[in-house]
Formats: sequence, C-alpha cells, structure tokens
Amino acid sequence: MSLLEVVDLDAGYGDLQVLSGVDIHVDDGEYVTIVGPNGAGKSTVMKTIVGIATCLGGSIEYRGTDIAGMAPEEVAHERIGYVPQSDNVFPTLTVEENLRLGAYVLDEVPQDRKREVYDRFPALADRPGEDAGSLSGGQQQMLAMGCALMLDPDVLLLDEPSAGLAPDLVDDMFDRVDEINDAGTTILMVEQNAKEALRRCDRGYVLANGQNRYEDDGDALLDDEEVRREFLGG
Ligand SMILES: Nc1ncnc2c1ncn2[C@@H]1O[C@H](COP(=O)(O)OP(=O)(O)OP(=O)(O)O)[C@@H](O)[C@H]1O
Repeated sequence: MSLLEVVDLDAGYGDLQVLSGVDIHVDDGEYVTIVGPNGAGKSTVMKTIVGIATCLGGSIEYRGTDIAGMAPEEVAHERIGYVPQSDNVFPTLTVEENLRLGAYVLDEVPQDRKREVYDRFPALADRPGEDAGSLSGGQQQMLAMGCALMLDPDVLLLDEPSAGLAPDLVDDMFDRVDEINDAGTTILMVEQNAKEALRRCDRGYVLANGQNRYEDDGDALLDDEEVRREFLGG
C-alpha cells in the first residue's frame, strides 16, 4: 500500500473544476515530483491534499485512511507537512515565533524538533529573534520548510521551493530537499525547475490541463523525447 494515494481526483475551487481524474501515488520514503506547464493544476493537487482546494470526486488515501475533504488542521494532525509556494512565513513574526506556529496543532512546541530544525538550518539558529521578513529569500524558504518540519511529518509537500530564489541558491535548496529525504521524510514536490527536479527525484509525474500526461522514473522522463519536446524545452 502506498503512503499517499490519490485516485481519480477531480478538484478545483468552488464550482470551478481544475483537475480531472488525476492519479498520483507516493510510497514511504520516496521522492516524487510533479512538473508541467503553468496552470496545469500542480499546486491544486497539493492544495486538495491539504484541504485548501475543493475535492469534487475521487479519493485521497493517506496510510489507508480517506483524507479527502478534511480541514487543513486535521490534515496537519495526520503529520502531513505542507510548504506553500508563497506567503509561507509570517513576515512580522520572528524566526522563533514562526517555528512555534509551525507546531500549532500540537499541544506543546516540541523542543527537540525545534533543535533539529535549527541544526538542519544553522542560518536560522543564528537569528531566532529576527523578523522573518528581514531574512533573505533563501532563508525564508528554509524557515518555511522548518515550520513544516516542526510537525515531524512523514511526508512533506513542497510547492515550488525554488520559486523566486537567486540562481546560485537553487542548487542549495535542492540539496536541502535531498537531505530531508535522505533522513527518511517522504517528499512530494511541485517544481517549475523541471529538469533539475526530475534529475533529483525517484519518480515524476507530468500534468497538463488538469490531467496526468506522463509518469515514470525521473531519469526516464528526462530521457523521453516526447516529454523533452513537449515539456522540457527540447
Ligand atoms: N484560488 C483559486 N481560485 C480560482 N482558480 C484558481 C485558484 N488557484 C488556482 N486557480 C486556477 O486553477 C488552475 C490551475 O492552477 P495551479 O496553480 O494549480 O496550476 P500550476 O500547475 O501549479 O501552475 P503554476 O506553475 O503557474 O503555479 C489555473 O487556471 C488557475 O488560474
């Protein structure tokens, strides 16, 4: 059984249907990426899993339990971590306050988790009292990941973690994702930086027009001539 299994998913926003019959599965420990053109519905897949977009049909099973339609805080209770593409930190709150809010569904802030986040991201440990808004783009992205890691998630959903980062920081961000996966956290990531994401992941999906187009190992998708021509710029 997969850790996360999305089957025949129809979803959207209110009455607007964006996804039609999407199938995605993620096994325990895997690193899976979703690529595709702008507006394909990649972010909507993530938002539906975490209860922000509307599930209109199909199922989303996590460890065998149907979580489709659950409220975001219930999904967080299931230890599914989510890092949105933008506005993913509270800019006027400090680094420390942001991390505490990352654990908002827990009764207490887990101090050992906080130490692990600071160990993983020393740039955050150096400035716990600084406002998140004063951090660089790369540091804000680390903080957003740190907030999601405060729940000790089994799976981390990352929506375009390289978006808006200076080119020299993009590799570092991908290295961080590799490290988090190597430490045992399952990853489902949406990325515009499709070639690099497919190079790094175990398996990938190409979505277009709200539907599955291709699914294979990351390297196989990179080598597929049709995928390259249609979606990876040749
Ligand atoms: N909150 C919303 N309300 C209504 N429509 C939305 C909303 N968010 C996204 N959409 C629409 O849903 C469609 C899919 O958007 P989505 O963000 O999932 O695509 P994407 O593949 O992640 O694209 P991008 O790479 O540009 O982020 C688009 O037509 C978009 O305009």
